Amino acid sequence: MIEVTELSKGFSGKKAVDSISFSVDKGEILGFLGPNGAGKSTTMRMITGYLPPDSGTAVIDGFDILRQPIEARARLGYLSETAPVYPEMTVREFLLFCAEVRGFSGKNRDRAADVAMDRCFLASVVHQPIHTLSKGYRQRVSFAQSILHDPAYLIMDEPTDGLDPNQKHEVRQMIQAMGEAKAILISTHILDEVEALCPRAIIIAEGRIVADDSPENLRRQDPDYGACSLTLKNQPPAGLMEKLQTIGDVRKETPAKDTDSVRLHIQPRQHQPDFSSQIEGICRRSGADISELFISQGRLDTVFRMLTTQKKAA
Ligand SMILES: Nc1ncnc2c1ncn2[C@@H]1O[C@H](COP(=O)(O)OP(=O)(O)OP(=O)(O)O)[C@@H](O)[C@H]1O
Repeated sequence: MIEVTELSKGFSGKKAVDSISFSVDKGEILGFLGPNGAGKSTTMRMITGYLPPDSGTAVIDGFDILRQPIEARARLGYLSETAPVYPEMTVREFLLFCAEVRGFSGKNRDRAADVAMDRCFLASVVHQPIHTLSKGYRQRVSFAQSILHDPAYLIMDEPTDGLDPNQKHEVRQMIQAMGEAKAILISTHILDEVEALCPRAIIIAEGRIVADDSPENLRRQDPDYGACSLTLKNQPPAGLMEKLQTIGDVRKETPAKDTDSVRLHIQPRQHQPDFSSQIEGICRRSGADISELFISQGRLDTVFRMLTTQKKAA
């Protein structure tokens, strides 16, 4: 388990990370979200031992990153925001070098590099200098470097940043496959990525945690969650609006030009699992002709905006 307890860091008197605590278990992919400058990279750099915290601890599999750095780092893989150094080396040379730094030698060193290249689909560029690679392939090299020693814990800072949609898909598949056995902390700005990869997400703003929940539960915080968008083919029959008002707050939306259709927004007063069938029933009995009915599942981007633009949590 990665256990982060009250980690704090300030720069020039301004708190970048303010008493953050959370844990990540093996088999878990935890999304780490926040706007630019929220403190994600600073937190990750403290967990991986690249930046000393002002206070607080990060413990990896029982080993404190500051007091037992060798044991802790042996269990950690870190994919940082920055591209691999030594751009003149070929992919293989670079990974062999990194494996050596990790303490591998001889056949074990070769094997570690080969397995990592294989897992990151680098076969076609093994002998190519890193500076000649596309951004997507450079990212895969960074990925390979972070898993050379098959760490049980992976910290990944924006692993799909700048990749094209196909590359993003491939990297996500790699992360998903590894997430079955490892504990993975992954920072990203891409909310779709969180929905696709992370059963749990932490949102930080101004260095503090403002949410820690599943994407599904986070979406429920959207004020529109559970609301119904209803399109009728014609003007509502007499009495329909009043009947709909008994089960929710009804708002008529501006109709599209050149059409008779009417769009209604119905907000339930409390959560109603059978809301859509209630609305269908009322419309049927009133003789209204439905062309579209949609129940909002809430949007993570709305909740993200709500949580990260509010004033700093008390
Ligand atoms: N070495 C540093 N010296 C001074 N200030 C720093 C340093 N590193 C980070 N900061 C500041 O700390 C705050 C948090 O930065 P951090 O890079 O952790 O944010 P982030 O959430 O990773 O942002 P992004 O999504 O843009 O990468 C920012 O205000 C940043 O300017």
